[in-house]
Amino acid sequence: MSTVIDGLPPGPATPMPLQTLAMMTRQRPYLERQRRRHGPMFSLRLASLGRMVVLSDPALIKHTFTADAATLHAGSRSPLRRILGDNSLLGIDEDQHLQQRRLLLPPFKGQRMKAYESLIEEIAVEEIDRLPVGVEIATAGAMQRITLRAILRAVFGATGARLARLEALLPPWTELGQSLSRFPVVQRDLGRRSPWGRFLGMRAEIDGILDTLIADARSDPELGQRTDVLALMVQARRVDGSPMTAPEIRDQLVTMLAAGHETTAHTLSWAVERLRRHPGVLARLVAEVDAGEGKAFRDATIREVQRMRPVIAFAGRHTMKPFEVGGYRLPPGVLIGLSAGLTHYDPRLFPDPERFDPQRFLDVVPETYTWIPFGGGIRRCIGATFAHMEIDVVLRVLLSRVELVPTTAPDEPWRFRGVAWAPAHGGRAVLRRRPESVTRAAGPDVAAA
Ligand code: HEM
Repeated sequence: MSTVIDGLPPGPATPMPLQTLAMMTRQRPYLERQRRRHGPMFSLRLASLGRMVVLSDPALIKHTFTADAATLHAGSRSPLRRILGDNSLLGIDEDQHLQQRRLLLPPFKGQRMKAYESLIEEIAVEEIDRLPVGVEIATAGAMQRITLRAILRAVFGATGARLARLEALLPPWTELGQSLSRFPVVQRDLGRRSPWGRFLGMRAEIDGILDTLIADARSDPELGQRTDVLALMVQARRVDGSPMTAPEIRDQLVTMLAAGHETTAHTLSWAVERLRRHPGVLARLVAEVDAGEGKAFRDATIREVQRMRPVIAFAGRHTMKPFEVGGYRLPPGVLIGLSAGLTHYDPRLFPDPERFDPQRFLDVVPETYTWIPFGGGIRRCIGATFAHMEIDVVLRVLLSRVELVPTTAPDEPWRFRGVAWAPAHGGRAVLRRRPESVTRAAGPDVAAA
């Protein structure tokens, strides 16, 4: 009979400040070293997060992702709750989480994605056609603008002056929120000039605009025909028949923006960074785009980019009750970090993991508990299908309209940008405009947009 040990698995013996410093400055090699030393489950002690148990084994990951929602929380201890609002999907658990998640799932189902594709294509064409050619640029800015506008139009249903105002307000608001989420002590309203006061003032203005969008949707005679997520939220009903309240809709909208904007943009910048360094993959992708039919290789490439460069390092769960995993009974109050970075680089799961090889995902559905860039279980990213569709459309537009000049430059290092990991130099690229004949041949939709 196997015994269960009460407590935490072993980890580095170095003092907490040194562990914290290592995680801040050289996280990936540090985690790899701990895995080599301690195996796929080890403990860290970190200044802001306390005790953290890192997992990178598919069986342990499955056990944790499928655990009872009352034993492991993902929301209630999250610093994002105060930033995004009391109803935010990222800040709630158990019944409240399930109820909100059920209301939000329908707009993100696979069959709805067609409705968003042409909108995203239009946004991508506009932005990509504006990029300078023949000089080295960071593509990150364009990717951020595309993914922001995509969410504001497809999810918020914003257009015209409201779209423009939200585009101006939301990036500085999320940036300030990211900084404030790390320092709870400054989360005090000391007037309009204080950081928290400024944050609340901006949120009040954002809420004002969202309220007008919600009110307009409620009185829109064409509401039933609309495809934006806000319109679907306005029509959603709980089991008791009651609609979502305006504060709930507002909190979920800003949550989707915070969760879906930079994550998708950074993944696109990583795609540029990877493709320029792998001309064989790039040529095969361009040939597929030019053929104008099929996208199996593009799908595989996106998955391989997300395997090698998962922008969210950990899916987090907090133990609310004792939780047994991997032969240990963890006490309440421990953070479990399910590590995409370590799991995706395990050579037993992905042979030759340092090799960028989309072939490994060609016509293969990734394993639920070995490929985890979107987390898993009942907290798995609600926008995963949307994000994949968006990355796919933007890549198709990019490769059909410009040539991505390959490079022999070293890989861009990883840089943490508030919520997610981005290429340190912004996915630098030299572009050349492609002849119009090719652009047209790549698909009638692209040429028409
Ligand atoms: C490449 C892009 C994206 C990545 C890598 C990503 C990754 C993640 C991850 C790792 C989680 C946590 C899952 C867990 O704890 O198990 C998550 C949750 C979430 N994501 Fe995404 N995400 C992306 C895009 C999006 C988009 C486009 C949206 C919405 C439009 C979105 C909305 C959400 C929401 C609402 C949650 C919370 C789900 C819950 O707690 O039930 N994400 N995402």
